[in-house]
Amino acid sequence: MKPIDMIATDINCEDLGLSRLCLMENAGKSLSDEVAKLSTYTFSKPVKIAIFTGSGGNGGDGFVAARHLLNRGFEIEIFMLSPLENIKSADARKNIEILMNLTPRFSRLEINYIDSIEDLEKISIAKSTSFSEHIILDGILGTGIKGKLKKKVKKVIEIINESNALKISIDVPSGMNPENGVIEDVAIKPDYTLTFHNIKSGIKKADEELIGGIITSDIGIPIEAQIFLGKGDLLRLKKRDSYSHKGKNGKILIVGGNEDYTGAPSIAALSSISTGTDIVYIATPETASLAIKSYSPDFIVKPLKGDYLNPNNLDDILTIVEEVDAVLLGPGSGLNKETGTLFNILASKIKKPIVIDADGLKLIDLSLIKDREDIIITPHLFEFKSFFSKIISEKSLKTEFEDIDLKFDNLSHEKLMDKLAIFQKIVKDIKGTVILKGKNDLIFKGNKLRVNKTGNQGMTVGGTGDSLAGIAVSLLSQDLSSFDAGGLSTYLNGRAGDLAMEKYGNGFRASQLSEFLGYLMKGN
Ligand SMILES: NC(=O)C1=CN([C@@H]2O[C@H](COP(=O)(O)OP(=O)(O)OC[C@H]3O[C@@H](n4cnc5c(N)ncnc54)[C@H](O)[C@@H]3O)[C@@H](O)[C@H]2O)[C@@H](O)CC1
Ligand SMILES: [K+]
Repeated sequence: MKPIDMIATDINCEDLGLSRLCLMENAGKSLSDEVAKLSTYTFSKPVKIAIFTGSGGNGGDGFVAARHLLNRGFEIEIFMLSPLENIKSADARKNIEILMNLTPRFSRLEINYIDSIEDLEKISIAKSTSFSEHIILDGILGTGIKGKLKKKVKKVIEIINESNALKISIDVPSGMNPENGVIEDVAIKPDYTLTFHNIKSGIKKADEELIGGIITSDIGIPIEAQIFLGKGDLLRLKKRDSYSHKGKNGKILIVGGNEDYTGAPSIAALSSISTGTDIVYIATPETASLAIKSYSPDFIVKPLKGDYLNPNNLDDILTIVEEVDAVLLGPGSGLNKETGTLFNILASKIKKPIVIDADGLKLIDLSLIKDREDIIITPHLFEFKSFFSKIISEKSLKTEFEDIDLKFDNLSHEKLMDKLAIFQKIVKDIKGTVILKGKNDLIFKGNKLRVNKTGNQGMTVGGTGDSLAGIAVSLLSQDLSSFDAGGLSTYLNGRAGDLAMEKYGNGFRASQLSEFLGYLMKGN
């Protein structure tokens, strides 16, 4: 599991009502169980445990473990590398405050703060000759490590590494990149790494001698927290460089519209810009262009010859494709045969990430896009069936597929898995991401699945699908993978719908979703 998946899952637990404080308690408790076991296994008598803690949640796990280990009769010495006021994790702060409240101290607990490198003298444990009869718990840095190690942290890691104590790293050896297992400077060299929920990808990749034995502990995170999209998935968005200039954070092109449909590309464009892309181009027939331009001064509209999109527009469109990072094909294009010819040429010529929506889905030949990972298609059930029905040859699957619906809520586990398996058999024929829109949106890519539960019945109003496609292409232009962009776009679109519902009831319009999207992008 990548650290970002773990962090997103933790935050998504909150959407289910499971607090991070509770997860930290579970982590610290399972840590104390494992430490107690390892202690019995390694030493013949009770030993002292030194816990080194940083400013994040990793240290918080250490504080919780300290409380449980005290109850098991261990003598605990905590070495905080960050003072209380600099502890960033609110849950970690709560847990060290509990320990600090234990005065006068009946338990065998000592809390030290290492302010400067000179203070390292305090680490008596590091000098002790009976060092081998200690356990060191490393709660300095976990999945939140960023950049180069601070001087003091580096020195402490070096001191710990020199010791003969039994060293146990919490979640990740401090100093190691939890994503790729690389150690840029120094890292704790533990005898054991005790990781939570799932092994982090960096630990899988790192040499065994750098991580010691791996113990994975369950901390009560339900599988649904990993599958359901939530606020945590917003962390997948790249941080913006404050020196970045116009266009650096995404440029997109929407190819759509015709003389009758001007709303669909406009709504898609509004939602694109509201979810962070810098520049939105819309290539549309000239008969639609004026209406689209008048929707917003934020769009760059390229009028194309004709009342509907056709192959003569190809060169003009490809010129704009050169400029952008991702393309949306389909909203409001209509089903003219010549539009279909154009879309099929575009689908094979454009080598940048593409979202295919609405009429685009009806016009584009599946074989042209099936081997591309960077494609998102966004069908509702009816479109899904007509898009994929051509490729099903197995007779029994064909019958099951024809009858399938999107009612999932009250199914037993077995029936749910059987139903999902039918969808999965079908979508695995394309390498890109499929967003199957419904009460619960299903996002598939190969064997991977996410489920989005945001949104409401008010979203049956025309244009909400265009908004979703606009968000998806915007996120693709900001470097998200098709699977991450697909998932997050359903979450954002549905949440915007929920906020619109709160404000306007069933009477909200799809063009109003953009009003809420910017607010959600702030992490609300
Ligand atoms: N729900 C959760 O999020 C849970 C998290 N858990 C623990 O929390 C950890 C993640 O917590 P955090 O996100 O707070 O991350 P960390 O505990 O890794 O700490 C990050 C903090 O360390 C400091 N820091 C970052 N890079 C540094 C560097 N190079 N040199 C010196 N200081 C640096 C920063 O102040 C940053 O805020 C996990 O590894 C796990 O141990 C567990 O409690 C289980 C539940
Ligand atoms: K650690």
